[in-house]
Amino acid sequence: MAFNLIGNLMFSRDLLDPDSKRGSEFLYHTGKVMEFAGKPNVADFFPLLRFIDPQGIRRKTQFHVERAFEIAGEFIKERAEVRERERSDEKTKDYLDVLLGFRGGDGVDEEPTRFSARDINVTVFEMFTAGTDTTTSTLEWALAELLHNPRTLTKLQNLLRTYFKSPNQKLKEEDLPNLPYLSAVIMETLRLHPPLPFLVPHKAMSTCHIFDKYTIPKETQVLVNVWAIGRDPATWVDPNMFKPERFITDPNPRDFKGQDYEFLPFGSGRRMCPALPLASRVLPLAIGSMVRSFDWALADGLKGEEMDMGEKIGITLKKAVPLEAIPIPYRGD
Ligand code: HEM
Repeated sequence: MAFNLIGNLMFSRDLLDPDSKRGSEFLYHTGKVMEFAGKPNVADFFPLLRFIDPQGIRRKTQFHVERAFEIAGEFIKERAEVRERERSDEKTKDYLDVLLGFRGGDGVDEEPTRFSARDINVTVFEMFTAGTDTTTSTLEWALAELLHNPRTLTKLQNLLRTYFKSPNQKLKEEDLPNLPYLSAVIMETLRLHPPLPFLVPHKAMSTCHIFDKYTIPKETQVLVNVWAIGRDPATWVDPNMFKPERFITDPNPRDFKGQDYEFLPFGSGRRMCPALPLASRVLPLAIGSMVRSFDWALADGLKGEEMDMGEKIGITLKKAVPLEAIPIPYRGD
């Protein structure tokens, strides 16, 4: 779902379509890049080893990046040709059209500049790698937490099923402000399971001092442990429990927009996730639709409360034992 969502945002097409061999190859290679990016690399600790690349991580990553670039390059070239043929500069439809149609410079003193093919390719690739695993792992954790906490699941299902007058009515973006508990479920999921538990590595541009207590020298690589911040008992009551209510009943509920430093699943500041507005709509729409239209059971008759909720660290924080849930269509009372 996440991959097709980004495919539509970028290229206006379902890349995971049985007719699109290139789409599934692209998914495979971007997935491999994410896999290698999450592997511990001794060369990060001993920079002298970078050149030797003892585990072959750089070489393998480069291989998959180049294959993914080749495929994305074909999509981009095809679109550029269509635009050229149809002279469709004004018809801005999707992200790729915006990138292809971009003209920098002021057009008076400066020559108009365009993004190079490589720049567009890198941007496209980054959107897919940054947006796929983060979204799927959050959806997996949200459903797992709901199954693990059946009373919360029932509460959410009852709210959603009574909200709509007709079962044919679809959950839409404009419904979300009327369903704060649904958004609270997503927030609580991101508090406990931020998909990027250390954000992405940052580097101090200059030496800085924090609370006169710590000095971060220039060029230091900084990892922010938002996983631990989200479970800090000094901030959160019952920090390890899944309680979406805290985002409703708390007189000053924290938000994930980057201003509340106790809750930073999307980061903060100028490098924070640019897709927060997208993710904060897509995640509740997906989970809301799934739990409204289906009841859920676990494979092998396992009870939700007995589910293994262990985590596995990689570039994203995944469930150690992948969730195997069986949807049972809900036909009304
Ligand atoms: C559950 C959903 C998501 C979460 C929790 C999330 C979280 C994050 C975080 C923590 C960062 C790094 C911020 C920092 O270090 O300060 C980031 C960066 C980024 N995210 Fe997301 N993300 C999500 C979904 C998406 C989606 C769907 C897309 C694309 C469609 C996306 C595109 C990006 C990009 C391009 C960056 C890099 C920005 C930069 O380097 O300046 N993210 N995201």
